[in-house]
Amino acid sequence: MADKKVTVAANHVTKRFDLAERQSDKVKAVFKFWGKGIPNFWAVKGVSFEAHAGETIGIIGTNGSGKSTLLEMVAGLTQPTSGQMTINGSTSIIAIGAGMRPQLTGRANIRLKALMQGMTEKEIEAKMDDIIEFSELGDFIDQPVKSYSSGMKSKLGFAISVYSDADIVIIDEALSVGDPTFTQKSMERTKRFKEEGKTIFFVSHSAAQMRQMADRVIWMHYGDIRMDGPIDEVMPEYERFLKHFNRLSENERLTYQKRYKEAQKTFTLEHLKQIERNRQMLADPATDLQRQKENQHAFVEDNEKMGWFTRIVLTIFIIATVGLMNKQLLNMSWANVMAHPTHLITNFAPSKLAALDKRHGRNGDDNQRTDMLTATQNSYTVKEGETLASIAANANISVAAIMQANQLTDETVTPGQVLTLPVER
Ligand SMILES: Nc1ncnc2c1ncn2[C@@H]1O[C@H](COP(=O)(O)OP(=O)(O)OP(=O)(O)O)[C@@H](O)[C@H]1O
Repeated sequence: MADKKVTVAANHVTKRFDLAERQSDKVKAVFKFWGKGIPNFWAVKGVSFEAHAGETIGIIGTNGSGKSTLLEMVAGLTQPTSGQMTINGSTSIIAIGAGMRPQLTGRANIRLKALMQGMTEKEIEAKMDDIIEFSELGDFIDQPVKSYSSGMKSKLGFAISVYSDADIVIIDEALSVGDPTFTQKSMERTKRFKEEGKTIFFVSHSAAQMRQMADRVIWMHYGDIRMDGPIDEVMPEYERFLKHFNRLSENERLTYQKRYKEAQKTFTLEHLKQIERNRQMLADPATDLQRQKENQHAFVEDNEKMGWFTRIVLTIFIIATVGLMNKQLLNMSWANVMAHPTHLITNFAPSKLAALDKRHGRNGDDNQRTDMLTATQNSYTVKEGETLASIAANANISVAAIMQANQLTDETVTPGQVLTLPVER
């Protein structure tokens, strides 16, 4: 295969999912400079492989081992967290219901998916009848996809992909749900793709299908590639593992899974770098330098998380904005903000009232103002040159009432001081 065109090259590809329970936890984590962030889960932990034109690669592994995540990155549906996924050619993924709009009919979904794969209206019209015939859906083609069984969705997805003429075809368990005749027909068709020089990735839990389709197998195990090689070498090892695993007691199985899942949570890119360093130390020094060059960007995370520089710039920007808001709108000193941060919010109401006065053409009439102030918020910030008497007169309430509400022992007030203005009607 080494002489065939490389269609997919994965270099230390990882995929991290965050396990934040709420959206707000993600926002908080962005600004967290120290301490624990949100918990991570590395579904793919740095895999490398090459796929060639004309190759059918089976992807095997137990549930949750990362097969679909890996193939979604090949299809470009999701981006790696780090590492490089290089794709030479167009891709088409067939997974049960992948990329289908449930509320649209089968026919509308054919049109949509074909357009997304770059076909013109004319090409779609020319192929429409063949696609419908291949799908065996008959009159159901004009029913919404949400009414289809998983087997029908798989048939539709397969039919669309057969005619999309992509260079890289990904079949993710789509042949596990159809009826045996359709599955056989689809497998024959897939073999033809191979002869046409396409690259096929094939996921199936059926060992028989795998043996019929694939010449090479990648065994995914909790986010890692455990084996990658000819089917005759990998399948017996995988079956031996399954046999051993299935013989374990329920408790032993859970302990095994827990250990690997825990490693997927605590994994770091530094860890991956160390593994690669160790591998290089054992490698031939001549290829070592070349590999180091190739890998220099492989351990850098993508921009899913804000970098330190961006965080610092954003924090400065937010502080400056709050400072400006505080000076222009709230007339509060920094000392006051530090002493009473919540006043940033509570004081916003009176300043909003001034803006409202202006918008409604009011001239700051005291009675109107006091009513609005009482209706929305009772806080008032003392301005430069104001006395308790002038505030009381403006708010149309007595000095004694303000003193009582604020537990003041004398009439002294200072600029920036926040007072509660009681309601007197
Ligand atoms: N969006 C997500 N958020 C958090 N975890 C996810 C997400 N998508 C997948 N995972 C986790 O990543 C791991 C790999 O999932 P993936 O679907 O790739 O496995 P799989 O090998 O295709 O499994 P199966 O054979 O059951 O289809 C699983 O543990 C899964 O729970």
